[in-house]
Amino acid sequence: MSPFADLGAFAALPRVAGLALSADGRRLAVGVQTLDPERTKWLSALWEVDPEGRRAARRLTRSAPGESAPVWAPDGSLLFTSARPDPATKPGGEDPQPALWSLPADGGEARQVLTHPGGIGRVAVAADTGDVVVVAATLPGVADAEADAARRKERKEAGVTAILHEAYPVRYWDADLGPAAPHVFWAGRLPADPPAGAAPDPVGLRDLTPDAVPPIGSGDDVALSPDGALLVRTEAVPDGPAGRRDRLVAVETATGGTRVLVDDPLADVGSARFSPDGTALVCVRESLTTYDEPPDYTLLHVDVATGAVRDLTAGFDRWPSAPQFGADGSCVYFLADEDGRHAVFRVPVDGGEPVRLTADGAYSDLQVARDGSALYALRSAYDEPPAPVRLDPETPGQHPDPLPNPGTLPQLPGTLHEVEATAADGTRVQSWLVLPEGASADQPAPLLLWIHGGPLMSWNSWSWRWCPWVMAARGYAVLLPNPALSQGFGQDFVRRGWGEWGEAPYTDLMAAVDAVEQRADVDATRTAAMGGSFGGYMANWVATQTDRFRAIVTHASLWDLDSFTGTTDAAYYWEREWGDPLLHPKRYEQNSPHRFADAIRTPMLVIHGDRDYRVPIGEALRLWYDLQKRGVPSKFLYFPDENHWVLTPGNATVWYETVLAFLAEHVLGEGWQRPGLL
Ligand SMILES: CC(=O)N[C@@H](C)C(=O)N[C@@H](C)C(=O)N[C@@H](C)C(=O)O
Repeated sequence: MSPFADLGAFAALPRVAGLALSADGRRLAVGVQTLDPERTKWLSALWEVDPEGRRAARRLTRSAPGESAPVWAPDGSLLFTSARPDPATKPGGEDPQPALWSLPADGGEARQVLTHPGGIGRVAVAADTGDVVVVAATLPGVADAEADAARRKERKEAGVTAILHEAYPVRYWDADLGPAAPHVFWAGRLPADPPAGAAPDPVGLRDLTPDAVPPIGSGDDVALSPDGALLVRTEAVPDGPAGRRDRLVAVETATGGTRVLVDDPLADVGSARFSPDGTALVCVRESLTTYDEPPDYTLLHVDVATGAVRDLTAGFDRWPSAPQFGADGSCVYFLADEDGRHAVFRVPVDGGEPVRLTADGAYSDLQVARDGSALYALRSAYDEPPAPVRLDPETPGQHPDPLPNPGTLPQLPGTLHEVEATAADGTRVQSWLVLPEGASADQPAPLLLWIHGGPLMSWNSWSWRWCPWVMAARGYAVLLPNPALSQGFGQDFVRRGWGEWGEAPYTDLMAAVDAVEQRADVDATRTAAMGGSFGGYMANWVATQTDRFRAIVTHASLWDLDSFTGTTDAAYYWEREWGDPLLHPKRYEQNSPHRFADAIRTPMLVIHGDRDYRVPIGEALRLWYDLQKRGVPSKFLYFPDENHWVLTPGNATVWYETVLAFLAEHVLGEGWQRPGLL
């Protein structure tokens, strides 16, 4: 049986995430998530993949809490973080926090090298010297790690969990901000393994960001120069009342001396990476949105000594991300959405147009070999989960070489097609269409419209959370359209939907559905619409505008745009587009689904997690209440401890079971089957 037809087998498929190339280019470390023995968590272990593709992938680490964030030191040792217990110390009462571990270049056991009471977050290593900086959450006003641990103990023993805020924001994603803030610590050169019987040298930590305070922590977007002399980090600064924007700050690691490197009052600046000789940086500039204009992204080349800035991608009508220099510093590689793909591009530093290197698929975790011979990345597509590949650094439009894959490429229960429709204004709307095995004119498949989130994103890659093949295994066709506001189709395509979510984004989706409903292998009488987050907003909007679908599933959705904007974790991000609700109520009134609740006739499944601070639970509570009050047939799948996404195997399984049962009832006309564990 296909693993997509059996949710237990689906949850057990290994998932590849994260890639790191060693300094000598001879070893790749890959993260692989698998189910723990109790099947209650996905655990990440590190595997080694041969960049030449000759040796089979082999597992490097094994522990109950798992390992993540691999980064190679120049001496060939592999650093990673893990909350595994340290065999060298007596077990204490507290659960261990993630610590920094080092696996020697020539094998053997990993040893713990660094701990902090707030846990070790991001780790950066200087490419030439091997100096290390780490990010760790630190309480305000404490002098060192011991004082930090003592203050944590004091708060715990006094039963104090309260946080006093003096600035916006107060939450991020699923975490409360404060009282600890992320600080960046200098660890320097890590000591070598001690001889048998000797205690390892302790690693001292020096705070490079002693002034970081909540909620304006220094975050974990950091880069270390190849000689370890300069740290560049992204810093959030106030931008108007209750607003924030990001700028780049440089810190001399020897003295802690700090200077602002790139500060643009009209943009967020981040994702900085050093050139191989350390004299320049490349970073991403995202213009702050306004009532009239969506964001635009460009790559900046920054002279480290003078702070002089040059635009590398002016006139490029796509949104570059994740830049890094080529091996000799003469070009920059980056990723960008284009036409339902997430491609690798290359742009010369001294001027010239970006060239797209990859024909198809979606890439992440790009790694540049230091001798310039190759690029490595994880590649996925709607019909292939992420897997490691090798690319030629220069060839445009290539199909990369697959490398040994510690994950799987299971047989799919159907086929993937690229389709398009034409909107009323003549604009092309690109979509992916998954067809189940056996769909034909004699046996047309019921259709699910899936609406992506963001909204400034696109359907372009494999998804374990929203996996259309689970639906295809039950006979559904799944349509994944990229309507107005999707990225990768040019700035004008985003502008078409800016501030008018209920207009072109909605009508583009309906045009895409109209077009596939013309197909003989699709059953236009048995259809449903589903979406998460912005996709959930749109599912709610669809419910208020049309009765053409038999069912609607709305996950982590926006229902009342005014209440959402005031309670989400980054209100300023949305208010720039919508305007102040008191001064500019128009967009809220015209586009908020809650104002049209009386029009809803379609049965709805509402799904939400209580730890969702991106779209707070109040949206779902109000939507559910409004549906119940109006007698709309509806169900509410509530997750008390999931965030914006459903991330534990048990809850992810009942998510799919409940969605499938709801669709079976309303789309296939079968009786309601309550999932066994609910
Ligand atoms: C700061 C912010 O709100 N950023 C947006 C990209 C965002 O998180 N939008 C959500 C409403 C959303 O639609 N998220 C989708 C992509 C998801 O699946 O998380």
